Amino acid sequence: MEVRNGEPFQCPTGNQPQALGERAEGMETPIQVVLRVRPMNQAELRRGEQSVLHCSGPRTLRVSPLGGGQDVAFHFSVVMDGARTQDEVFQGSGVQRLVELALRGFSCTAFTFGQTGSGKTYTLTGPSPQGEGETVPPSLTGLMQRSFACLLDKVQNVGTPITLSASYLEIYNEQVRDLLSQRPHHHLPVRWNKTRGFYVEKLKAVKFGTFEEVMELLLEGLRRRRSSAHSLNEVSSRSHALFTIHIQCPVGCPSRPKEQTFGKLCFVDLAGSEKVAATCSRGELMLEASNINRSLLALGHCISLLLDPRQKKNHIPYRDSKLTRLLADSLGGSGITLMVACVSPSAQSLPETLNTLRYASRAQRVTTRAMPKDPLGPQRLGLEEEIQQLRQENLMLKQMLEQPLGHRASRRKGSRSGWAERSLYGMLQEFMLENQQLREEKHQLRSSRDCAQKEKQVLVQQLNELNRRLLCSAGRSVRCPPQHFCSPSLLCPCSVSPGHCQTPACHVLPPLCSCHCNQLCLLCYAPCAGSQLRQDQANQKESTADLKHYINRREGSLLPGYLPSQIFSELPPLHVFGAQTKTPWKMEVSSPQVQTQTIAPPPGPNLKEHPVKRKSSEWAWAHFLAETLAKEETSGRASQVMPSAPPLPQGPCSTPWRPGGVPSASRMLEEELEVLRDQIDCTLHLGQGKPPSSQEKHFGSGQHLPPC
Ligand SMILES: Nc1ncnc2c1ncn2[C@@H]1O[C@H](COP(=O)(O)OP(=O)(O)OP(=O)(O)O)[C@@H](O)[C@H]1O
Repeated sequence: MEVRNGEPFQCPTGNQPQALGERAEGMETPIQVVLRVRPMNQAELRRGEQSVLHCSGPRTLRVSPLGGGQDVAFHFSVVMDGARTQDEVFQGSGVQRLVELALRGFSCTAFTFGQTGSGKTYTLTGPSPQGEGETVPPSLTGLMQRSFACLLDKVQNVGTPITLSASYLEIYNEQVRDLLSQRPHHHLPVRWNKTRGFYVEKLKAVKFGTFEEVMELLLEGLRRRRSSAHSLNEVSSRSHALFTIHIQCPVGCPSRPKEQTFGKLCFVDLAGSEKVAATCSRGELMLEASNINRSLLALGHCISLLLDPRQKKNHIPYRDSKLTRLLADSLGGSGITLMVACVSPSAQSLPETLNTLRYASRAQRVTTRAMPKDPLGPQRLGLEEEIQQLRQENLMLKQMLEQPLGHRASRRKGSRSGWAERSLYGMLQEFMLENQQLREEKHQLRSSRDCAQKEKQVLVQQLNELNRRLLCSAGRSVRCPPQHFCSPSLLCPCSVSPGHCQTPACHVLPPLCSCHCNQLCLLCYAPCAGSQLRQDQANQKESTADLKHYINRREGSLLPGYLPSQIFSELPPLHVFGAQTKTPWKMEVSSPQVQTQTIAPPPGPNLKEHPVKRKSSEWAWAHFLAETLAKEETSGRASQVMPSAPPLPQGPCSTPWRPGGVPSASRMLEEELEVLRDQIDCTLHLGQGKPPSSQEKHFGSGQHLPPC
């Protein structure tokens, strides 16, 4: 063991301040103070000064008074003499422990203080670079660089992604300036709130992930930091500087797996106290010295008050200076603090050294209540209260909704007090419920409407198909134009009649009245060519009432008890021209007073707009055909018709018609009439709701009819 000044001396290595952060969370933890004595500098050696400080143990410093007398002993957590290297200081100061605690979410601070030129900046960052671009040799790097390396090493080993960011500020002449900002002379305000305590507004925090990145930030700030030369120090810092690393650990970190932590590691390089007379400061230097001393005095005052437990609970004047505001949490809050007191061994500096030693002695009796940093704590508390309130409200609303509707309604109708009891929120809930029910109802109605529309469409198609068959049957001999032959819509002769514009209207029935309905085509309800109605419709002034009237009139003729012959007696015999005729879709009336008439032009999209009317007309047409054919058959006119009629096709109408010889016209006619009767009967059964024949039974509702 080394012997110094006649006493055993053990070099302080490893984490000497074992107490640092090892106490339970929330327990009082004293500030750890490390004393470092720098070696004599060249100037002091030149002056032949003697050292008045002697390290008599790892934790004891003896001060030899000038002019003789008994030594005064000071005890600290660690005492390091001038022979200790930078690495030994790092290893023995307990900074590594601070790094670990910061990673666990604590707010940790290491700051150096002492008189000017005592080695504070040297301890934290090493010697000042000798020239532009020069770097500090690794062996001389200070606590900060070594702590950065240590932190990054630990972060890598943690395994979970940890967010690191750094901020760097200085307090120069009681003004806070951002050393990482492009505008370092811009002053930033110091604010306070319940969540964060004191903080610097708009202070830049730069994220980093590597040692090079954080070193870049440090050097950038050091370059901007204010320093001047005076008689005691060639590179004297004129401001207090705070370099803070913010450590954000997500949930799942090994140290605190259940919660997110926000640790902080802050390095504070205080400006040195100085006697203006000793430094020969003038002008700006003197102003700076004055501000430095004032803020250090405020710091000392706070520390003194913090020593008294009763005072500590009352009021600590942190607001006396920017420095004390920003160190409030480190001194008397929930942080963990390490102070490195730097002193010069020179006898000339002894009064200042004694001040520093007393200062440090007091500081190490100050305790903090170490707690992990949780900036969301107060917010979380508020949120928990809010959640509790919402839960209660939710319960109340559920109870209201569970009440029977009638009961609620009666309450609504009840007394005024009952109405007043209902909160606005409750009303809103009820309206929302009703709204939901109405929506559902609307949805159901809409879907049933869609179903009905689809069914209607199918029925219309079926009706069209029946019509087409009927027309095919009625005009077997007529060869449908290919483009219309397979059309699912009604093949009214009007729709295919060429040259209808030049020919008269397609009336096949005599007029029943003098109204507009008589100017409509019986089949398709299109206005007959040349009619007044057609002109009216062209002007889009015709109302649907006319159509209705017409249908009623036509349908009335088919009512039971009304003889069709009463209608048809007025009719001339009908001849349907076949493929042999030059105008295949021309319907000829053999009456002398009624000329051959071409049926009106196709009605277009209006066809589908009146399915019910169309239906009535189909039946009317069916009846008409049936009656006409029956008349022709019975009156023996068939033979008269035959000469102008084409030979009837064999088989279904889709079968191509083959012109050729007619073996027996009367036999064919009979057969054809039989087929027509069957089809008309079939159609009438379907339309009038009569039981279908065996042939029809396989046509289900909603199914398309097979082609004829
Ligand atoms: N332990 C040490 N070993 C060698 N040189 C040192 C040591 N401590 C300080 N020095 C030197 O002493 C001089 C003053 O040190 P430093 O600038 O760190 O003092 P300071 O306390 O920061 O002064 P100020 O308060 O004026 O900024 C520097 O040249 C520095 O290199």
